[in-house]
Amino acid sequence: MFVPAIKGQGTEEQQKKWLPLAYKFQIIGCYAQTELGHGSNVQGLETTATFDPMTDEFVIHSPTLTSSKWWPGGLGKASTHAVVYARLITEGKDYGIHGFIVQLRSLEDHSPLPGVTLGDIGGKFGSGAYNSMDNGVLRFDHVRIPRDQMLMRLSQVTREGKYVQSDVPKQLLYGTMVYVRQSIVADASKALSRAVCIAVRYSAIRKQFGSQDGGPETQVLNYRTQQSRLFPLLASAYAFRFVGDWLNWLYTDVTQKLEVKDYSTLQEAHACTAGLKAVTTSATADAIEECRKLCGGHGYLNSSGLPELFAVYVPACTYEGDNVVLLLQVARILMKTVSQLTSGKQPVGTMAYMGKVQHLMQSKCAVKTAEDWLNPAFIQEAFEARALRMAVNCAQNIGQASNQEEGFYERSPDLLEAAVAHIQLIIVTKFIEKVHQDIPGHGVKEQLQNLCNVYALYTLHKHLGDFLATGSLTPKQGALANEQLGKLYAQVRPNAVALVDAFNYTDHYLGSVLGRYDGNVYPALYEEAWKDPLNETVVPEGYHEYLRPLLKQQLKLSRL
Ligand SMILES: CCCCCCCCCCCCCCCCCCCCC/C=C/C(=O)SCCNC(=O)CCNC(=O)[C@H](O)C(C)(C)COP(=O)(O)OP(=O)(O)OC[C@H]1O[C@@H](n2cnc3c(N)ncnc32)[C@H](O)[C@@H]1OP(=O)(O)O
Ligand SMILES: Cc1cc2nc3c(=O)[nH]c(=O)nc-3n(C[C@H](O)[C@H](O)[C@H](O)COP(=O)(O)OP(=O)(O)OC[C@H]3O[C@@H](n4cnc5c(N)ncnc54)[C@H](O)[C@@H]3O)c2cc1C
Repeated sequence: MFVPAIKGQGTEEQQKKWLPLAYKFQIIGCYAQTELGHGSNVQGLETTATFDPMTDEFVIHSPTLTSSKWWPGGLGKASTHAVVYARLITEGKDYGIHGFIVQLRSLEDHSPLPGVTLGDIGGKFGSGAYNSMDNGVLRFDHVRIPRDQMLMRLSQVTREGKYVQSDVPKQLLYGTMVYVRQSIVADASKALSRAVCIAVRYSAIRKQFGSQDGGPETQVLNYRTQQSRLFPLLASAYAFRFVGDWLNWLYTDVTQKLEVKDYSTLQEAHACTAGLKAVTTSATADAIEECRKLCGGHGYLNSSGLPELFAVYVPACTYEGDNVVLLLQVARILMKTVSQLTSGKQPVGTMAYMGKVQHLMQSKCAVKTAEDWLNPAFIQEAFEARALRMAVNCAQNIGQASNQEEGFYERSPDLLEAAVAHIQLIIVTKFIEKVHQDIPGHGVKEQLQNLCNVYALYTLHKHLGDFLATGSLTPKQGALANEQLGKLYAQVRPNAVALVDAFNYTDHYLGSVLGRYDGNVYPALYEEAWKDPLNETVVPEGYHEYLRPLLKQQLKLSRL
């Protein structure tokens, strides 16, 4: 994040100076934005950067305990420098949050520079899983930096202390977060596909019940309940991969437009990165835990690979923007778009479907049989109608409040659900678009088509209440979708293992005795147990101190 911050917010001169140092690890940087008192509310940050025209320097200061920087990854032990976000004050005026490059530690002996207090914030969730990352605390006591270490692409402070705003939107200050959010979506698919690969392979090996005439028991993968829990997660791993690829394209496109001062897609990039980051990370965190349960007792062992994956993954729901806060950003943009519909302004990009408001508010889903749900046009329209109607309902309810802000506050739980519906529509749309493309490999397209339908119909089934409450579907059509879903699971089953093998993960990368490619699960579990440090001694360390006295007492009593 240190590098993208300098790339996005630094002038060419600043990039030339700092980036080569960072690339060669001659300096190590971190992204110091969040404070003890404020993370989500960036405008509420308290650290100050006051310009001193006498010396041509900024004075970086932490005025309160709550202004201590808190969480930056790499800050605790490793970083020599940070991009610090602070309130810029010049000529007695507060100009809000800006980025500054600040050296924290000596390049000679790594000791903190004068006026800098820093350290690690302590152990984190999951007994050690994420503790290889040194998340830090940082305080400044009037630390001076040269004026040219303010990141000056978006705005400048002159030698005399005049504040000059460039003609670029100030939201570009948040560009680093947009960049990382889009990469987190692709990473969600990676984490989810790891968990699903372990659970599918193990479910093909694990057998319980169902033996007839002394024959083999049933592979748990053949149980309909196992399939209905696992295959939607498999489909989600593919769905997030495709939407992640698309988001990466969108981000690249926006960046190219920004270079020629075209800011028209900035809002679209913000809404899509924020919303997709929120929906995919929440779904992935839940899915990793579901995969643990799908692997029964053995899933709870560290050697299954799932506990560590979960512990490392769950903070993705919080870092780079708390998921609820991000979805409310999407909701704000949805409400803005709905309010502009009456003025004739045509929504664009992923909001374009809202332009069909007349049709979608009244349309009746034409599905009559379970097979009808295999028609992507029906799926697409059902998701569009649900998302639009939820957004319009929210807008109408907000409109009845005494003022917009109050209405937004009161309706925020509904707004959250409307935002999720809009984002799920994007994921479904991008999956449908993907399977319409030429896909090489015999039968591959057909498998992806199945997964696309599983993702869409499972999402529909899970959120059926939304579809019914908005009148987008009838209860009968909801039931038909569920019927079709069951048939799709049966079609996915024969290829389930191949569909996870296709992720092409090595055993080393998976780090799971349950997810081994060769399926030799039981010998591996048995062998792994003997690696437990507790098994280094036959008689445990505390035996003489704690167990023996108890056992001896029992022995005495029994002899009486
Ligand atoms: C063996 C087993 C091993 C196991 C290994 C397992 C491995 C598993 C693999 C998984 C690995 C995971 C991989 C992860 C990779 C990625 C690494 C991530 C590292 C994480 C590091 C974390 C870093 C951080 O967290 S940095 C800090 C992030 N902080 C935030 O996100 C703060 C959130 N808050 C905000 O963004 C803002 O405060 C906001 C947007 C909520 C409100 O801002 P505001 O200024 O108050 O603005 P507002 O009034 O709401 O809006 C004004 C205006 O601006 C528009 N807007 C807002 N934001 C943006 C934007 N970003 N871009 C463009 N426009 C924006 C908004 O829409 C408004 O517009 P208008 O209405 O038109 O005015
Ligand atoms: C592992 C990890 C790594 C991190 N790395 C970095 C880093 O490198 N650099 C950095 O600067 N930061 C980093 N962070 C900090 C991270 O960005 C913040 O923790 C995150 O943005 C959430 O902010 P918060 O902690 O202030 O949560 P809060 O905003 O305090 O959230 C608490 C609760 O309040 C709710 N809430 C907050 N505001 C609203 C609202 N307006 N409406 C409704 N509900 C609301 C949230 O949904 C949540 O339930 C990291 C955090 C973690 C966990």
